[in-house]
Amino acid sequence: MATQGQVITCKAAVAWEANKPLVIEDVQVAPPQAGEVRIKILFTALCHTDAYTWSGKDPEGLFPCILGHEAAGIVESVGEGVTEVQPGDHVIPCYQAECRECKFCKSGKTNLCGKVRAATGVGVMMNDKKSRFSINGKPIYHFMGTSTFSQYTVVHDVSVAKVDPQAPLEKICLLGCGVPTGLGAVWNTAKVEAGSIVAVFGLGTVGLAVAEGAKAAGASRIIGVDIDSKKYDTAKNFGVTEFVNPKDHDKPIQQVLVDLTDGGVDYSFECIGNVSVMRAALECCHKGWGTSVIVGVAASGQEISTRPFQLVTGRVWKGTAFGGFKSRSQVPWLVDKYMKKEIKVDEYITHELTLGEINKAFDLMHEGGCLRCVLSVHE
Ligand SMILES: NC(=O)c1ccc[n+]([C@@H]2O[C@H](COP(=O)([O-])OP(=O)(O)OC[C@H]3O[C@@H](n4cnc5c(N)ncnc54)[C@H](O)[C@@H]3O)[C@@H](O)[C@H]2O)c1
Ligand SMILES: N[C@@H](CCC(=O)N[C@@H](CSCO)C(=O)NCC(=O)O)C(=O)O
Ligand SMILES: [Zn+2]
Ligand SMILES: [Zn+2]
Repeated sequence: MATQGQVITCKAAVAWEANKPLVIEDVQVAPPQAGEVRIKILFTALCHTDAYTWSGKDPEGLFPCILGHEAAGIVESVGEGVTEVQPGDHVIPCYQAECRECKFCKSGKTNLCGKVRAATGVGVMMNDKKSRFSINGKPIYHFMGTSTFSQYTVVHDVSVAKVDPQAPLEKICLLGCGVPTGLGAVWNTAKVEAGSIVAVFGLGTVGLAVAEGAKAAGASRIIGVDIDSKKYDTAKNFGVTEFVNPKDHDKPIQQVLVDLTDGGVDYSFECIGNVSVMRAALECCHKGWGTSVIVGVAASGQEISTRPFQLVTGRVWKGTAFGGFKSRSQVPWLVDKYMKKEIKVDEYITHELTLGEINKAFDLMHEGGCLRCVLSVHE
């Protein structure tokens, strides 16, 4: 291939500073080194975690950087020693790696992988602790090991899921983050049983995927909690059976839910990133067994609290990253499930724009009507 081994100059959306509009720049993308893969990104969606880091509230946020972590593309070239993917393969970059060799991967207890996390947390590649992105010689940091707001990106080979080439990349890009996170929070982290009563706090993409997962698990009641009542109509299509708006009640929301459910829910999920809501989500759980899963990402400096008595009396507090899915192994399985129409994906896409319109896409995220906005990266 003509570009193999060469520096590629392409368009990317660069976050020069926190909260300043992204700028479409000509970026130089170096060839992949050993154990690395260069991917032509075709489609990327925006996730609220991109907005979180861009806001400057992420303690790992570094600028200038190229954000983006929910995408799909085609392998352009691979570095030395890469055996599991080759040019032309259709792939989803995964911010949660899976090396299958580290202490975490071998434990069988977690989907977190330790192989490249130290490098991805500081915006560089493992090999030489440097970035593969630059603009006229000035390095631009990677983000979450993915940096998908670019026409080409370089990722570690342990962070690439090879998927069915028949699957539409403009849809399955969503399987890089939000939808698996919600489904997996229910299936892998909480392990919701049939007949359970579930509460979902926050009915954005992640919360709706929790509802979808809970419905598939056979939950008897799925109570959606959101401060935006317009969310209810959409939420019904994802399995939410009842809706509660905290603004309609004088009592704390945890008390409202305890009263509605004869003592509390079996499982709750916080899909917002608000530490007060995390407390409410724990405290609306049933004494003796109720489990609350934190999915939302809270800003630097924020801390959770509750009376320890809540845990002494049997409630369990958990958290989940990427829904507990092992990325390289299970993202292809999720793609297959989508192809068999066993999980929704298209239904979460409310807007489609181009990479050049990325700032408009970020604006849309803050409007109630937007779930996922997919950007066509090469238009
Ligand atoms: N743990 C993970 O691996 C992981 C993966 C993806 C996303 N996330 C995080 O999950 C969260 C949700 O992501 P999303 O894309 O669905 O976001 P979103 O903004 O689309 O959805 C959040 C919803 O919460 C509602 N809300 C806000 N404040 C509320 C309150 N006080 N009470 C009730 N509802 C409230 C909003 O109206 C909105 O509907 C974000 O924090 C994101 O960073 C975590
Ligand atoms: N740098 C952030 C980390 C935020 C965070 O928890 N990220 C999630 C994924 S959010 C996807 O939208 C995650 O996977 N965490 C585990 C990990 O990063 O290894 C902060 O410090 O707040
Ligand atoms: Zn995300
Ligand atoms: Zn590992």
